[in-house]
Amino acid sequence: MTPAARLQAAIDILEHILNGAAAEQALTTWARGNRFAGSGDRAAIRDHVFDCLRCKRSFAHVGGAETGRGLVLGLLRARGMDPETVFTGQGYAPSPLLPDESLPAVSPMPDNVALDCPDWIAPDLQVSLDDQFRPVLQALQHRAPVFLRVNLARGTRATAAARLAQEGIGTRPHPLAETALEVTENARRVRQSSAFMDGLVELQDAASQAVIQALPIPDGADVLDYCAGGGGKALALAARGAQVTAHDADPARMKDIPARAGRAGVTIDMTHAPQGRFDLVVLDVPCSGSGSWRRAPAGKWTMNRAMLNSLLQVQADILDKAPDHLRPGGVLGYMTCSLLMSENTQQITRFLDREPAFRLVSQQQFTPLDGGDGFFLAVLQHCG
Ligand SMILES: C[S@@+](CC[C@H](N)C(=O)[O-])C[C@H]1O[C@@H](n2cnc3c(N)ncnc32)[C@H](O)[C@@H]1O
Repeated sequence: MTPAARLQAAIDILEHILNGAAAEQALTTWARGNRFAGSGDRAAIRDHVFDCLRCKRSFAHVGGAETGRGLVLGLLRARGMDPETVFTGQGYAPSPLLPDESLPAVSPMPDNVALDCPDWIAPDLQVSLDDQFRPVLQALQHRAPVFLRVNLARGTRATAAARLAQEGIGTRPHPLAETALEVTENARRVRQSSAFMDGLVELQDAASQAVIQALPIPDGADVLDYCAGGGGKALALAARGAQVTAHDADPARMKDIPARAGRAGVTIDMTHAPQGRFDLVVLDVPCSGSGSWRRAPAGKWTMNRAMLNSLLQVQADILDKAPDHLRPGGVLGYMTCSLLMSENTQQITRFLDREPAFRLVSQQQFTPLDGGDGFFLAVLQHCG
């Protein structure tokens, strides 16, 4: 496909997303209906679509409309490209610009538009991030780096980097976690690499790795991963030597755990109803995802106040159930990929008010300015 044809494909996919389709589903549907597109085409189209979603408000402003065409027009203008060279109508290129599309926006761009921040959540983010509000929102307008977690049960960070280098995949150690490698070259080859297929590395954000590294895990500790989902945290916990039991309110979300654990050479039990008491209960609760808007930008635009309020209730309910699964003196690790105080420190303050038998050991907020996703961790100990 030509570069212009890829942009037309992005326009079509963005239209579906703007009409309510989930981003991944819209990309998959397009790929199934256009089997001539090679993997390079699909990857480039995906990048265009996600670039436009990350910067939806500002691109729509610059492109003159919140439509697939408007967003791609905004993308080109934001990159300093002349849209006339793409919107030619030749071959599979987008049709030529209409007169009202040819004129760049002249109205001033309000602050939240320039930062691609939804208005309803901006005050919450301002209070939560304080003087980091602007740089964090600006960081969220860009692609996230690709990070790998080295499975220390299989090898060291240096051996993993050397193995990946043999397959043309460049990496460098990342300071957020001692297991973290940032991919600097040929990220798209990772899933086909022998280092990945042999379980020496897993794809995992660096801040996700950092929060697992920060948890106190005595040798052979019994750990319940209460919101295990696809098992990213469960695998990292098992690699640290924990005996991990995975649970999720939606067990179907755990379907990939056995294969991932097999590849990593670890065992993870799965349960619908956790029995007994654990040394550590990890609560990687459902959240706004505001810390991972670089990776999942559609969430930035679909979240609303009512959804956030209902998530706050789910988080409080999960926190309240967790002590039932903890042995006396055990530890709770509460975590979110959120930047909002309401989901983070405020949840912990309220939990401690309700549960005086717990004390706060530590809490830590990561933002994309640290390199990885925005993440929050609170470590709480039961006072026995
Ligand atoms: C942030 S995701 C977990 C991601 C996962 N830990 C990982 O590292 O890949 C949150 C998970 O919580 C689950 N969940 C939602 N409500 C829950 C509840 N009340 N109890 C337990 N799990 C719940 C969701 O199904 C979802 O899989």
